[in-house]
Amino acid sequence: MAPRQAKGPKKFSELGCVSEQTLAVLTSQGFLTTTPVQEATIPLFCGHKDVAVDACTGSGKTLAFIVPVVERLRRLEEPLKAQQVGAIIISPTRELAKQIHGVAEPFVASVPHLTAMLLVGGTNGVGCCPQRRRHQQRRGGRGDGEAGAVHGARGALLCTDLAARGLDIPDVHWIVQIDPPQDPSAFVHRVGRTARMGRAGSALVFLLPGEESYVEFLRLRKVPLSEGTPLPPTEGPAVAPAAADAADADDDPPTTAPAKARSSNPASTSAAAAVAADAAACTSTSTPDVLRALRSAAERDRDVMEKAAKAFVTYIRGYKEHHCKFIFRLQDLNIGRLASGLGLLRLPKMPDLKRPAGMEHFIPSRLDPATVPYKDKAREKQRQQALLVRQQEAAARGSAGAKSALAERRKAQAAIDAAQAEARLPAAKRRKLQQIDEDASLNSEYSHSRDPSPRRHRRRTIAVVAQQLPTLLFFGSDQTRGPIVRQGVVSSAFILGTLDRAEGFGGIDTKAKWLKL
Ligand SMILES: Nc1ncnc2c1ncn2[C@@H]1O[C@H](COP(=O)(O)OP(=O)(O)OP(=O)(O)O)[C@@H](O)[C@H]1O
Repeated sequence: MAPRQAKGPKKFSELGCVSEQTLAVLTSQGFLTTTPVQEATIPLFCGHKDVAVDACTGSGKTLAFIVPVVERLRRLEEPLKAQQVGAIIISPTRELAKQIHGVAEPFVASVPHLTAMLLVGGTNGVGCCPQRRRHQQRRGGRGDGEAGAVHGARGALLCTDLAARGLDIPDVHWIVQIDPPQDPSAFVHRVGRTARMGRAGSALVFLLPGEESYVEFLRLRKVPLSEGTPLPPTEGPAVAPAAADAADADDDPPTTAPAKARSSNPASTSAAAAVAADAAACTSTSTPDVLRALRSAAERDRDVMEKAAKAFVTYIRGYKEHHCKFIFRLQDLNIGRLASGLGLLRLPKMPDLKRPAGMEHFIPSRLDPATVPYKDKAREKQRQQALLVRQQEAAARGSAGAKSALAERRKAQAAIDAAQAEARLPAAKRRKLQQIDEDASLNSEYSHSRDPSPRRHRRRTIAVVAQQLPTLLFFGSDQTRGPIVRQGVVSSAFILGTLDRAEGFGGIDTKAKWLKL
């Protein structure tokens, strides 16, 4: 692997195998000296050796293979024929393929008759292949989409493990992992989106009570974490956020494990000091407001209601499929709080949830979910028509079917009547009824927030971290990538809703001001 450099970094021109044309492109891109991995591998690749590279995140592996690929194609004795493919670069995600394509393009363009094509398919199948120049299918490129979202002075990007590997987003200061990844090896890759190319960066992971042994698990895998103490010790979280400062990739032996992740107390950094200072001033009173708003949004729009249910289901499935099942045990997860945190009206029926824990924390909505309309009128009309067709089909299938359809209609009508009756009440009385209902739910849900419990502190902490730090990547549960968590910047409401894994950090206690939307 890449040897440590005694005499400082070598220039690309000193490698002896990089052409003037490639050197010109490197110079135009500001790449003058090699990184250790480039110095070690480019001459081997250029010398037609097979090389397998295992190096730190952010250590410059992309150029380590692009430069020799281009050099070898440049030196072909006979130019490629039309349609002939010179090289194929395969990447695990389309986002990474786009990025590699963007890096490769100027180098490929410096070779006569050669072009780089980006091929993407499905959600994950991707390829980037330099081939003889012809009609191009080029799409996208570096700097668009999610990367563009964090170019500003402040920004937060909510992402899944699609962004965990390979993506090189400039100047990410903090990685906040709302959930530990399903696959523990992704932990290192997520953290590796910061502290790139010798820069400093920090990472924070939130664990629920009962998940503490994950810290020891990672330590055994040579990923040392330290328990953060951003809050005064007497009130500190039982399971404080584990944090690691990542810095100076080149100082460490190249490895996929974050040998660069040093055990450090985040309170000693200036950001963490600010966290500690602000934590005391930060109140958590907005959490019930957020939950109320989420529940109310789900009651008014079927689309929101369905998204919340889908997020819940995928979250449970994801949790169940965690690779470290002995640490992340579904039977210990507080399902009631999770359901409340996502604003669900009812708990979806799932075979995995035979005896869900914490159901005292979830009070179902009084509204019948069947009556919740889509806000989009055309969609609602379509739904009503489909309902009608189903009822007619049931009726045609016989009296048994007709009876159940009738029962269904009656039930739906009763719910509509109840809702209409409530609507006819004087507005003040109606509001009062709703208030009583919601308060009962929220009081039960968040009664703990009145005492200085660990959860409350963690909630405060993440809020303050979010407010203090310029650029963040939030990694949510991989499985929650469905409708609510998406690649890219999302609305604050959805961030709040999604992050509200109530047991652990119950709603980020912040307004949208820290988000660059
Ligand atoms: N020789 C160099 N000089 C200066 N910057 C460089 C050099 N090589 C690469 N970089 C920059 O370093 C950053 C990280 O490079 P790259 O994305 O190739 O890292 P990586 O090792 O592939 O990371 P990961 O393991 O996360 O995929 C990029 O912004 C890239 O432009």
